[in-house]
Amino acid sequence: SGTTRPMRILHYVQRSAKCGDVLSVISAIDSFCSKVEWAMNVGDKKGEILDAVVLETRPRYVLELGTYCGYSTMRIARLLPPGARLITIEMNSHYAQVAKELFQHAGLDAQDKSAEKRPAGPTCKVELLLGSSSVLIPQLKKKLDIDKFDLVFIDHWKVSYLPDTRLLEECGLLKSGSVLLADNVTCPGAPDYLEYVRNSPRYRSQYFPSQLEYLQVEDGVEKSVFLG
Ligand SMILES: O=C(NC/C=C/[C@H]1O[C@@H](n2cnc3cncnc32)[C@H](O)[C@@H]1O)c1cc([N+](=O)[O-])cc(O)c1O
Ligand SMILES: [Mg+2]
Repeated sequence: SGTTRPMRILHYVQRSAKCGDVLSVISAIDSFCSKVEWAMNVGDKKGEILDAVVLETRPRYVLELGTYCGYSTMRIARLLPPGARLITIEMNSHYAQVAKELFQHAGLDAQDKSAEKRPAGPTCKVELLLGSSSVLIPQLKKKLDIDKFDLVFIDHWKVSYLPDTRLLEECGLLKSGSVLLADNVTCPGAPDYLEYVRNSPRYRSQYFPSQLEYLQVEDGVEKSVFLG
């Protein structure tokens, strides 16, 4: 059948979520994935932990590794103050396209050009970069004029968590106090990443137990503060 799972999510959202209402897009994805078809979004339970960490960190510069359909991108973006920048990296052009259309439906990207409707001051900018994190991370300073990230949400291939964290360190993209939040450290698991952030003197790490999105399976997220 010609459609992909991300396309089925997009079509459901376009049919049932209110235009310009990011919360209704988020809850439409959650209801589709809990009632119709599972998908690897961080989901509503772990999403509440993500929300709490974003609000506590009050980040100005956020990086997300692994956009997929953009569910967590939207969860984060809705909590950022104007002027903040959210960079999300996705290597799959189809997923990136679906995410962009979901952002438009949520009113995240579609900034009205006419002056009278333009919101006061800059709104949060979601910048979706198409490409592999290992290639793009070393280019971020030059390309985006961003020096350090205050918060990094890690949710891409689990084998890439550790190498990309090391790369972020080597590229000088973390400052003392930068927060890494990693999804799925229990299921599917990221054992080498966990071992590293829990044993390295350069991180203070904390596990937040939860459940795998839309299922009764144990999962959790790991919050690791970089100490410089
Ligand atoms: O496998 C999981 N996530 C992998 C996510 C992968 C997403 O990140 C992109 N990507 C990967 N490396 C990349 C490098 N650079 C850019 N994008 C990249 C992939 O194109 C995909 O959009 C997963 C699996 C389960 N599960 O229950 O099985 C539950 C979850 O919550 C999960 O996150
Ligand atoms: Mg995940």
